[in-house]
Amino acid sequence: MDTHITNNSSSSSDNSSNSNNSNNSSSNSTQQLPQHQHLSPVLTSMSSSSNSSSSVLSPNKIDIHLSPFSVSPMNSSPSIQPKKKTIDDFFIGRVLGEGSYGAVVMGTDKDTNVQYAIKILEKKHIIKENKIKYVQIEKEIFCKSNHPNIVKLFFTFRSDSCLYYVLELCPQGDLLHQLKKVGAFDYTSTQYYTAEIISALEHLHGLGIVHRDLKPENILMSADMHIKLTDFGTGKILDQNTLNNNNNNNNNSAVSSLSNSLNSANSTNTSLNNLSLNENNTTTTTTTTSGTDGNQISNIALAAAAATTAAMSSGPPLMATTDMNNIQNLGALPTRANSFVGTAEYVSPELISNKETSTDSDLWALGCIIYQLSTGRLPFRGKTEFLTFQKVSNRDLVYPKNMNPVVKDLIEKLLVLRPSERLGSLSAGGFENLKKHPFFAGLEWDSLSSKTPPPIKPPADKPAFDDETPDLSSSNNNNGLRSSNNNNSTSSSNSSSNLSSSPVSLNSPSTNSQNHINDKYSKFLEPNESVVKQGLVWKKKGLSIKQRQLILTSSPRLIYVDPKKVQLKGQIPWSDSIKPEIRGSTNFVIYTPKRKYLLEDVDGAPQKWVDAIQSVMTKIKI
Ligand SMILES: Nc1ncnc2c1ncn2[C@@H]1O[C@H](COP(=O)(O)OP(=O)(O)OP(=O)(O)O)[C@@H](O)[C@H]1O
Repeated sequence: MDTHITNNSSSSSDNSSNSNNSNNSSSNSTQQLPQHQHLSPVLTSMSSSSNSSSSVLSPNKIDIHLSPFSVSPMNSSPSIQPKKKTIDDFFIGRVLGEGSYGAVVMGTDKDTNVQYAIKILEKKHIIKENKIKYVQIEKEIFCKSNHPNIVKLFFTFRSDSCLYYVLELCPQGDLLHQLKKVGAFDYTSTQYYTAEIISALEHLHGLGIVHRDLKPENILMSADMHIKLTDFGTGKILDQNTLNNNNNNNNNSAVSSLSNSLNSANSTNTSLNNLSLNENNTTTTTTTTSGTDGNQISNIALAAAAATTAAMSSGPPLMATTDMNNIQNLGALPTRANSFVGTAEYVSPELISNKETSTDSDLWALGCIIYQLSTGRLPFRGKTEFLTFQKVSNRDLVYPKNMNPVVKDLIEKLLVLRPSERLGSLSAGGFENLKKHPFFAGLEWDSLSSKTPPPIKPPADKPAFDDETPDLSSSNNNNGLRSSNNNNSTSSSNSSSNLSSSPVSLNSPSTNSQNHINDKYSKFLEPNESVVKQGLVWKKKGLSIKQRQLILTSSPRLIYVDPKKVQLKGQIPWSDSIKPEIRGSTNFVIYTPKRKYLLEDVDGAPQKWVDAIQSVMTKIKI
């Protein structure tokens, strides 16, 4: 990477406000929050000074030019510049959540007592993770959009070490949190919240914006329980050429309306270069997507699925014939790695097969969400990302026996493999057609945001799946759902996870069958060495993916073996500073002083690896 950052503390309070949103306030509460309550040390240090000179940014990395917004609130005279905000203008309250690049905290404006959510992005993290584009796009989309169901951005400013986004506060958590409370939504709540999501999507698509990571975790809830779409870091703003192409291909009035809206959006947003982060050269070196790690898709699993899909496209269903071991023979990944964004369970089939997304991909994710709200389950979910992609590509989904036929019909019309045939697609009549679906009968689209939403209730008739296994799960491990499901799995197919559930023993051969090494691997053990944990993983490095038997031994050693050739391939060097970390529902990372090892647990239980490694470390210390 050959990029540069300029730390200019004299301009550290460059500041902006979104003129679109400047007259809105998120809350009228006058409560003042205690400063630094519940803040982690890093946050406390960030928020205590907006001009911290202790920047850890390495110079000569990235040029960050922050020129002020041309602030033009609707009712302010151009000659009177509003006072520039800094973090010191807010009382900092509790932490609302943590994202990949920093935290989101509650902040109360000291002048107005209005409460906000302040997203604090650590510059060094953004640079280290190559996510400058992410920050840029997120801000641009926040600024372009102006809709009651989309989180509003009120101000941005920076200190030497952080960027700050002052956002509309959504104190009721996210849609997944609401879903967990009831298990599944009844018809009325599904109808209402689906309509609000559609309303937000229609606005975004009208501006030529594709969200690309639509999922309940990115749909926040306002104090009065309206939805607020957020997390635009993986969004895409379509260029005029793309829209013109669409225009040529679709002689459809909806297309020209989209194109016109984009023109007007572009012309009214000429002053949006307030946060210009110039990236000279960013090479994708990781195997994850341009979005957040963990919950986001692994490029390699995606590539494997794409290759398998292509190979099988004219043959029988993937699941029936794919040999997982062959995936290790895949060569390079598709070149446009950065276009892989989203979350495995909501990813559209066209992303898997062509690495392409469009506004129609959001409609696929919408279908997944409607399924999830009405049944409490994800429509496509495998034990690993690869298996999830296979289910998506095969459109392999089951409905509960008592599924409402109208809801099912809508889902069926959204989860269509061919993007242009999805209900709501520009070439299928656009949003007007989608809104006319019988599922929405009786709904008053125009007064959605001015009305009180219906109370969220579970359906009178519980969704009846054949297997009776409850699954409120989501891709987001942080919500605790997926991990608890994995850990408590009653599925017989997840036997290896169950085997490793008991604590490991270091020095004596364990009676736990997990610790009895398969005969074919015993030759790799040293005398008196026993197995603490073993299992199949995908080992990811650069552009390659290899299936390996990972074996944690009592020495301790972490060795990996080619399971087909039964050859020792290497070991992850053990030291006091080895650090395992979960990265989403199936992935984990092992940090060593010299490099990090990206791994995916084939059984979908990465936590068990982390626990096993940590327990060995603890025993050694004792
Ligand atoms: N406007 C908001 N109001 C209330 N809570 C918020 C708001 N925005 C974000 N949060 C909370 O903070 C968490 C982190 O949000 P953030 O946008 O930084 O990251 P993310 O979406 O989880 O991940 P990433 O930045 O990696 O995409 C969210 O999960 C949510 O719980």
